Amino acid sequence: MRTSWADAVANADSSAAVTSASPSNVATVAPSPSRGGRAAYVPPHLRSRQQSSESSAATAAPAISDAPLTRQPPPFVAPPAGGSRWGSGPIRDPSRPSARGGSGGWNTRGGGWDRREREANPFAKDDDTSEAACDSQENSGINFDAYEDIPVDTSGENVPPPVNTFAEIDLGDALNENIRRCKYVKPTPVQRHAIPISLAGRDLMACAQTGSGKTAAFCFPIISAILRQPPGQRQRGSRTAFPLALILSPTRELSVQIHEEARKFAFQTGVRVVVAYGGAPINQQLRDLERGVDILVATPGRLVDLLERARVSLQHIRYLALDEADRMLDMGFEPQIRRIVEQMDMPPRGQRQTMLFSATFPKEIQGLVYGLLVEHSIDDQARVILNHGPQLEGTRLASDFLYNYIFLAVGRVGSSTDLIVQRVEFVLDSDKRSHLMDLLHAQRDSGAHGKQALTLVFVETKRGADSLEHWLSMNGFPATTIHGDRTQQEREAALRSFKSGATPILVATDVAARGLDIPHVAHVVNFDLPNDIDDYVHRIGRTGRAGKSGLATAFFNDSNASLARSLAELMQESNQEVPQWLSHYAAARSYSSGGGGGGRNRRSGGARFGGRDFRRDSSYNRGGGDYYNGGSGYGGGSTGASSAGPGVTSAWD
Ligand SMILES: Nc1ncnc2c1ncn2[C@@H]1O[C@H](COP(=O)(O)OP(=O)(O)OP(=O)(O)O)[C@@H](O)[C@H]1O
Repeated sequence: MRTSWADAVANADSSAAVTSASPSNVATVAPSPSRGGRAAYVPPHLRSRQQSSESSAATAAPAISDAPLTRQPPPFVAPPAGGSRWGSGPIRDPSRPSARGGSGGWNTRGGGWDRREREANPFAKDDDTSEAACDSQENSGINFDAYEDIPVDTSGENVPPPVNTFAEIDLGDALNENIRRCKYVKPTPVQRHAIPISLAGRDLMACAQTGSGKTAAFCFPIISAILRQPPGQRQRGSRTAFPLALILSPTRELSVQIHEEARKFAFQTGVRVVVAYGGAPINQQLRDLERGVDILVATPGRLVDLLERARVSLQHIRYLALDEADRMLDMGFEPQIRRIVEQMDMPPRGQRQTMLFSATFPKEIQGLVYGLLVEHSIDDQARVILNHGPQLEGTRLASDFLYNYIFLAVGRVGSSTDLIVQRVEFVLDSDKRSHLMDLLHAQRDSGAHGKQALTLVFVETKRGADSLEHWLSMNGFPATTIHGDRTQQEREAALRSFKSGATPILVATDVAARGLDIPHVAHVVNFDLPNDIDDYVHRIGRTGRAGKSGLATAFFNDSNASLARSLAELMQESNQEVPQWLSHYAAARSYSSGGGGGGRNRRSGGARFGGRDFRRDSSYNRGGGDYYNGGSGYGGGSTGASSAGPGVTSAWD
């Protein structure tokens, strides 16, 4: 019988032992030669000496790629009897430096936890609140096999093979225990592929559908790699923090969420995770940084501020992850990202490991800009020669940040998950409010005990959000808003109130479109459709997550005509019913744009899966062999979607 990872979640407790690696399976921390061409790594305990003695850095701790992976499945280990639900106290991994220190999870890692500090239990909140609420719904509407049939495409040199279970990957006992606490029994498809790639030390550009577990896919290898390094001494007296890993995300709320997740994954490992984001008091963040940091999760604006104040140095960054990478590299953020990655003190590509993740990856962002002459060589891949005028200089290129990377696509790039039922209704602007009201009434009537299911309503403007929220509240539907004009405190309070169900309707601008993992969002309403199909994909992805089903309704009218074709195509490929009137709009659009599908929302032009790694394009590989044909891909068409976007929207951080 085939089971999916979502299926397995329900049986997490009974299968817990599968994820527990025995001591014999734990990675040996054996320094081995560092990756070719990469600068010597400075272990944390030598960092303070680095300035005075560069040569001392030569005794390199293993990079991710250097640490051996054991591949035998661990023997069955009975779950601990009695004790707390989450197991029994700190997990000691004999191979881990933290355990060698004899202090359980509290070690003397350079950035890590101090013995005198108590690490708050990041799972406590789950026990108190959401779990009880979840349990009743956990098994309803789950499409167990949803992720099993998704085609996976990889390209690049020597792609490490995927794994089927967490037990096959040697992440270490402490991390495995946290995976069990999270009730993750089976890796999701993106995790199956991305984790071994990252553990092998390779740079990665990964695209996988919304809600499919990308956060863990980049967090697990980072934590595991840090755990393989020897402990360091805190740099006493230094007010500058030297994180080993940096995770950048485009919004404050998403950074907070990644921090919360990463803290769970790193619980009692000694790896310390700190978050820094705008809108919140910087002093608390400075104090947190001063206590030490291994993994820094940040929004770009606040990070630049910290770098300018010399309170953070990127000198020791070995692992860089960009979540929502296409958004991070589009016109709004790109200058800040370039500054952080290329113009500060971060080691260059090739000397750090870089991972880019998103559910959408327009080719422009991947690296191919139409009209450019792109040249490729194995040693210095993705070198772009700008020969079409100064207006193209500074073009954003994901591949600028990557070294000999592997491209991974789970499902077609930019596709939405079939778990979301998508409806499009023709609604004039003047009728939108009453139409929304009808939907909410119907939803309330059919909901359990007349309760309102969590509904996320996307609108175009901040003012529109406030006004709709006011109108809904006046009409008996408790609502709140999240947008860029609200204070950070208000934004966080709104999110909490929505999650708890106190205000089961959240009216939002695009600030809530990406990444947020809010359990039990039953319905996403695109009251105003976005201009860009990729934004639509992210917005509807707030429902139908982690194997659960969801509903997305869009109000469409003439003003959305430019989206018609891409929307119809997206719906078709996610096996949705496309209304005939929408097909007509789409056809008219194709006709008026000369059959090409029109503008920046033009999609693939045929094959559902294929041609997704821009390096495979003939213009990229012109005149040379196809270096990137090693994958198990679905050859064919190309993904023409573009979300370069109109620039900065004020909703973003
Ligand atoms: N292996 C797993 N087993 C069960 N649940 C998982 C697993 N991995 C992740 N999840 C859960 O799936 C949900 C979605 O994960 P996550 O937020 O990382 O998705 P994502 O792919 O980053 O989505 P988005 O593209 O919207 O950012 C989370 O609640 C997470 O805890």
